[in-house]
Amino acid sequence: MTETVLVVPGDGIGKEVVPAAVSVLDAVADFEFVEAEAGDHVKAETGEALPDETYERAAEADATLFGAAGETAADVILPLRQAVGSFANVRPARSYPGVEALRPETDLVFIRENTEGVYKGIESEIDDGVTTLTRVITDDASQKIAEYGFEYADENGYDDVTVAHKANVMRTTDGQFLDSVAAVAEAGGHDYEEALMDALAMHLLLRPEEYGVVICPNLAGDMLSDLAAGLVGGLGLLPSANVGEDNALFEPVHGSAPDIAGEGVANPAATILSGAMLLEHLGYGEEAATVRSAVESVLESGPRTPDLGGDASTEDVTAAIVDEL
Ligand SMILES: NC(=O)c1ccc[n+]([C@@H]2O[C@H](COP(=O)([O-])OP(=O)(O)OC[C@H]3O[C@@H](n4cnc5c(N)ncnc54)[C@H](O)[C@@H]3O)[C@@H](O)[C@H]2O)c1
Ligand SMILES: CC(C)[C@H](C(=O)O)[C@@H](O)C(=O)O
Repeated sequence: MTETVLVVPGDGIGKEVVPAAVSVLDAVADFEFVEAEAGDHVKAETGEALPDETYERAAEADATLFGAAGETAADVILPLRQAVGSFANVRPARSYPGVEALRPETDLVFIRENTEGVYKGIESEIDDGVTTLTRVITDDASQKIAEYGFEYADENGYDDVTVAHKANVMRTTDGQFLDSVAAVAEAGGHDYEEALMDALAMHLLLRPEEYGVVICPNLAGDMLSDLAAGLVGGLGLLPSANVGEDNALFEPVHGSAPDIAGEGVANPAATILSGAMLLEHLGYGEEAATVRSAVESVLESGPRTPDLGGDASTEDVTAAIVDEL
């Protein structure tokens, strides 16, 4: 069977790193790639950043590989995550031999709730200069992310599970989150620790080696995973999977990087590693491992893009990775 992979490069460096990842995927698997549009450039032409056709294709594809959008990112990626029915955003952040890192001992995986919290979009201006935002936390979504997080830790050999929260302030919503996680942990006999997310940010910065899987409400997962990118060498290294029941979307954690877009020097590693997660999701475990080890080998030996201190182009790095396969 030939799986259909929808490819949405988007804006900025998305247009550079997605073709890089497609060429790597093409070297190890026989997918049918279908390309679709989204992002700032589409909005400029049509008034809509995410065409219905792209949304529907993502819902129907076996998997989607997304690059990045610019100013319209929230109008593009949030609906696309919905299109694939994603409830979990999996964001591994690990250091690599040969890559200079603030914390070379980092091996973290953020399991970010992907449907609610402040991302429900319930915001209003209730009076002149007075605005509100409704944060939605439900037992169902919280139990689901907890189940996924504990299972992920078990299956991937992580002993430490931490649950990020700020229930000292958001007593009702994060109180619910903690209660839901506790119910799942009790039913499954899982150990974990709770951590206030502000202090957790500091502990991750100082002692990442004491942590493994971090289960997070939506916004906390967004922020902590970017912080972790800073520990391991930058956003060019962090892949992610938006996992649903039977569909999924894969994307680098980074954005469209307008400061380097068009120069051909974006680090393709995050998107290629997202491609490895896609392979794994579609049942190509061996090919995923091959891609990961090719990326690791090139990160160690070079060539490297400027964000990692090198002077190679996106194409040079991609060609070196394809050569390694
Ligand atoms: N999922 C998405 O589509 C997404 C995510 C985050 C930000 N954005 C959008 O991207 C735009 C820029 O946002 P930002 O600057 O805050 O974040 P960004 O991730 O685009 O860039 C942050 C910094 O990291 C660098 N960087 C990011 N990816 C890199 C790569 N692969 N190789 C080398 N360097 C890389 C950039 O050059 C920049 O200095 C905004 O319009 C924002 O809305 C989109
Ligand atoms: C662009 C934005 C909607 C998105 C998010 O908040 O999820 C981004 O920051 C990310 O991390 O993928």
